[in-house]
Amino acid sequence: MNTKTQKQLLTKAKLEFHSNFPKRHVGILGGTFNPIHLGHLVIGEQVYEQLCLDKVLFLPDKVPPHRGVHKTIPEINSDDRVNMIKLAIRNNMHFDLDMTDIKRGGVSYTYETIRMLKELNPNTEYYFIVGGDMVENLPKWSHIDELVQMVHFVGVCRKGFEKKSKYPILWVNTPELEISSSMIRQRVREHKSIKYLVPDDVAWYIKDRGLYND
Ligand SMILES: Nc1ncnc2c1ncn2[C@@H]1O[C@H](COP(=O)(O)OP(=O)(O)OP(=O)(O)O)[C@@H](O)[C@H]1O
Ligand SMILES: O=C(O)c1ccc[n+]([C@@H]2O[C@H](COP(=O)([O-])O)[C@@H](O)[C@H]2O)c1
Repeated sequence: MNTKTQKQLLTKAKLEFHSNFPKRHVGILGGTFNPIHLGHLVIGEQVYEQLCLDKVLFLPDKVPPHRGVHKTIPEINSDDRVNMIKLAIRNNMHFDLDMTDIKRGGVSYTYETIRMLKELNPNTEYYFIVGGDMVENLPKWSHIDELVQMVHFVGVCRKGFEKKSKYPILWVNTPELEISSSMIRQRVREHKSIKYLVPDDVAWYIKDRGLYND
């Protein structure tokens, strides 16, 4: 038997094996999380509940695709971003951390990530959550026409951005919180309070590590 036939038989066996189990429905919130804030946590929880998902994964990117290496790397390393996510989600059973992008390294193209995740978990339907600002940006994403066939995109409103796209988006209404990571970084730089904008543990971590104090 040649290698191609062997591979085809293996794939068929895998699919038959997995089709005996009910599908899992898993949300993914990808981001730079520099730092994670209440806006991220609220949309994760709301999408989990409204779409009756099994889990929501927080997926920190290594190098965000459209921001450029030089703008992000000097700001904060991945370890700190990941530690803050761990602190923020540890009391929520619906949430998990996914290290696929960090482990793969390089620019975190979602098409590559989803391909890897689907290969590992063929029985899982993925719901990729994006804020309104990101929905507007979707036409520029790598392999977007293939990607929309592989995941369900879930859009959550963000102030100043329209609820429309040429791609199929599952819109979920969540309380609109005008919080962003850039706003948190700015407030820390200006020695202003970030209490109630990030979880307490994250605020302590930022203070303890002296993050964002240029
Ligand atoms: N307050 C918010 N409301 C809705 N969506 C949000 C909010 N904050 C972030 N998101 C979405 O979460 C995802 C990850 O965001 P990211 O980690 O880049 O945070 P950010 O607050 O947008 O960061 P920055 O201010 O540095 O650009 C993106 O899809 C983004 O649109
Ligand atoms: O794949 C792409 O081309 C692409 C372009 C822009 C953003 N993304 C993903 O969208 C998520 C949010 O991006 P960002 O820049 O807000 O951190 C993150 O998981 C990125 O990897 C992906």
